[in-house]
Amino acid sequence: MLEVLREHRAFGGVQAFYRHDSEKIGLPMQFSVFHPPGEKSQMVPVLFYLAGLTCNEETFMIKAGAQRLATQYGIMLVAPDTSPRNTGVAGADGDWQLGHGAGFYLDATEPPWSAHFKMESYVAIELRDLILREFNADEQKVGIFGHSMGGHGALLLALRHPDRFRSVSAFAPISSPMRCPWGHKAFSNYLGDRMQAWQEHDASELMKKRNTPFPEGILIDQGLGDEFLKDQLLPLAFEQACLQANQPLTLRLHEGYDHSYYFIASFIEDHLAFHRKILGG
Ligand SMILES: N[C@@H](CCC(=O)N[C@@H](CS)C(=O)NCC(=O)O)C(=O)O
Repeated sequence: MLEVLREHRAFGGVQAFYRHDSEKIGLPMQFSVFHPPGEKSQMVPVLFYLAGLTCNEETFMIKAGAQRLATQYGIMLVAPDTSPRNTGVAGADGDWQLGHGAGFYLDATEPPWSAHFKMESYVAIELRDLILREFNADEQKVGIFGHSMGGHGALLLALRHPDRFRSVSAFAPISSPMRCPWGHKAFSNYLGDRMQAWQEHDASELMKKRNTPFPEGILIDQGLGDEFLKDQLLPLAFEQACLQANQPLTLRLHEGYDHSYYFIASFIEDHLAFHRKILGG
């Protein structure tokens, strides 16, 4: 059952927050939806946004300034939480890079994480299906984007489920998690030490094995003043993989912009326009 937590009228549409009992996670999960006014009269495209470390289902809706544009472009926006919460797993609290708030959009295979940390199946299957069932969203017009850990999530889920997401873009994504400290910590805890499992959850490694998976292109924005750019994000690894896979990529590097939502808000319109163009109205 879908519980409505809050609804706010915004830009002619409704900003809503929901809770439900997730089958995949085995615990209650919360997510947010911006319903554009156009949804009342026709099926609309839907865009899933995956947030980064320390964020939750509310961060994007508060900080990105996306609702006015979503009304203008007639797109529904959905933002899940970044991990299961209140799992009782030892070590899940107290480290912002692991556990609560740091689910990395994968299905953990290693105990104790494997009991609840199933964010890949949660987002790509359960939540996507729930949104299509409950709301006036068009199954043929589903896109995904995200920031940082959520940028990794967007690229990962799009590459692993190309039948479920037609368009993909990212802000400052962790582009090759198996090659950076954040990814090392997450993968060793959630996936164990098998190199093959790491490769199967690394967007750059996955891309190398594909042939033009998204022929209409991928958009990535990256700030050159981003404090995490050098050690954690590695966009050039993804660019190289796209070259190898014949994948059109627009990688825009922006002088002076950092990792924050001020950067995201500055370029959010281009992302909505990018997805709207691929998905159609
Ligand atoms: N807590 C970390 C920063 C974490 C961080 O920058 N998180 C990004 C995603 S990786 C974010 O979106 N934070 C929420 C915000 O800026 O509102 C620190 O203090 O260095």
